[in-house]
Amino acid sequence: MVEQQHKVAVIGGGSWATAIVKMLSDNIAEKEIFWWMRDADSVCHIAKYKRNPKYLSAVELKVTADHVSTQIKEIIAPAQLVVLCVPAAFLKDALQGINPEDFKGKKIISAIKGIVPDENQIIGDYIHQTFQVPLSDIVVISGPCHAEEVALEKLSYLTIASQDHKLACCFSGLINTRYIKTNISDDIYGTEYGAVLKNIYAIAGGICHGVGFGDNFQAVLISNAIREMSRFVDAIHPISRDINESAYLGDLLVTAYSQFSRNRTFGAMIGKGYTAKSAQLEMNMIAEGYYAVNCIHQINKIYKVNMPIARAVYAVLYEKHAPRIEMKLLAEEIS
Ligand SMILES: NC(=O)c1ccc[n+]([C@@H]2O[C@H](COP(=O)([O-])OP(=O)(O)OC[C@H]3O[C@@H](n4cnc5c(N)ncnc54)[C@H](O)[C@@H]3O)[C@@H](O)[C@H]2O)c1
Ligand SMILES: O=P(O)(O)OC[C@H](O)CO
Repeated sequence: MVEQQHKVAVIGGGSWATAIVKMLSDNIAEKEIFWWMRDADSVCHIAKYKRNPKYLSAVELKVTADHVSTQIKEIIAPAQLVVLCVPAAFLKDALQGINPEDFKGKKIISAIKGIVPDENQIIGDYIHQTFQVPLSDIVVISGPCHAEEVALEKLSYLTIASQDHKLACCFSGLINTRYIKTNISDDIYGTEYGAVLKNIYAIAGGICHGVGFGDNFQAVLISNAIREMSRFVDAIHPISRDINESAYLGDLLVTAYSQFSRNRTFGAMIGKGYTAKSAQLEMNMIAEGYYAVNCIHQINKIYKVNMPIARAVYAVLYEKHAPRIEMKLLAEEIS
């Protein structure tokens, strides 16, 4: 499918996009990397100093100055593979002006762990339906991996999911490094929904911590969270899968326990009394679970899966229920 010289476009200027550019450039396969971000000052800084001034700024990036741009069409045009890495809430904005013709014949890789608001679609479905990209040309990257640890070259495992096994292996061959190992999967739906849900559960864990629950309760919460995730992904895409694999349980654990977790940090701030807006402003990073819990709430009106944790997070964030009371009610419901 792909010629000798791989051309990969990365769309997004945050921590994860920066980490992905690092992985792609540390990987030994020959390739050209093109990089889009919306912030013109960051583009100039990267061109001059080879560092992203706003995210993972300690990382030196091996990128060619004229391959970094705010012009998304220019970045996408030469690439055979396009990696999407902006938070789901801003994906529509980022892809404004892009039409199905621009994506024709390209493989689209989603590194996003979120749902497109209003559409209530995971990224694979959104790209498939809006841009007519065949599902077999879509890849999902997931698994327990924080950008901050990629920056430190700490050993990490990513799951590369696609209905096209060869395509998943091809992308794996472009991204694996001494510090990045990959697992291949064909479960694009389970991988995407699992990643969306783990963000919501990390917010729940953060809220519980913020209102004063301890590690003992956190363990019970996360044990219930993996069962809730299993119920939901099985309802939405019932195939045989092992929910204990790294793409599902592993990702839930890292986000629930890591010091780097945006979603858990956001939840802890909510538990301590911040509003969602002030927590987001103070973090300067995006907690995908904030948007996702609203989308999952809408989607679950159809599936009617028993989801007490997601429901409690929705009640706190969107119905303005008091975090302490809502988490106490949740504690009565789970075991
Ligand atoms: N950071 C990680 O470790 C990590 C790991 C795996 C997956 N992801 C996923 O990668 C995606 C990107 O997250 P991230 O961690 O790079 O984000 P981030 O929080 O590091 O950065 C925020 C990004 O959002 C952009 N942004 C903020 N406000 C915006 C607005 N109003 N309009 C348009 N863009 C705006 C910023 O420019 C920046 O690129 C998310 O779906 C996330 O779940 C992140
Ligand atoms: O842990 P978070 O909330 O920062 O999310 C980042 C990644 O999804 C972890 O795999």
